[in-house]
Amino acid sequence: MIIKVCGMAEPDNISGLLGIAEVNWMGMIFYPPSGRYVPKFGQDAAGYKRVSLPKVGVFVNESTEEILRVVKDYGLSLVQLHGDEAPSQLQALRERTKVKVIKVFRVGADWNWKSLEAYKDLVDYFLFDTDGPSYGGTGHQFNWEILESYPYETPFLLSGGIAPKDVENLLACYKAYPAMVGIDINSKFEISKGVKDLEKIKTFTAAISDKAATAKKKKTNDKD
Ligand SMILES: O=C(O)c1ccccc1NCC(=O)[C@H](O)[C@H](O)COP(=O)(O)O
Repeated sequence: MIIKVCGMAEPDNISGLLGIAEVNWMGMIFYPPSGRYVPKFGQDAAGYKRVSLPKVGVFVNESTEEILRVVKDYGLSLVQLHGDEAPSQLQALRERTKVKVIKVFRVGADWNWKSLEAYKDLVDYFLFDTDGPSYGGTGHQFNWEILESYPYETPFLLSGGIAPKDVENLLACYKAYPAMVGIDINSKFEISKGVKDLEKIKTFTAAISDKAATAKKKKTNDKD
């Protein structure tokens, strides 16, 4: 199971995260209104670029030129488009960079899978988050049962208000939904905006990774 810890920003906190072996990706917010906006934390891009963990840059309705600049300056491996980006922008990114692309959909009351149709051949992953008044980091969960009717094979990550208490529910989803490949955690593991509680992350990731490995074996056997 891919474990992405999003909203990392503070350099010492990032160094601590590197010691947690189960964490696969680190998410960094490049959306100026967010309290987790990376450039606000004072370190220059080169310092972040040296971080060895694969870095996911999170953008909201940002221009392609600016995304490409940040990819280069910060050494990003993936970009996460968290706003209302058009398929044409994903196409442009595909043509101009090799970084992987995650397109986010915010699931709300009037949810319809049809919104994904135009994106499914342009992304490496979808990420499902909770709809709300702000673009992300809301700390709220949507009804995960909606994922039962996911109609595509494109791999996806589950996100939105995931908390330490959710280990068993997440494992149940991971087993039940063939295209689910990972999870994304953020505000429920925070000390303050952009600074994570590393002990909480350590305990949670140890618990979930162990059981997810068994679940994955079962998933593969079920497919064969
Ligand atoms: O975290 C933010 O401040 C943020 C702001 C604008 C767009 C996206 C943002 N976060 C992106 C993420 O991938 C979060 O992990 C995701 O929204 C879930 O957050 P949470 O509900 O706090 O677990």
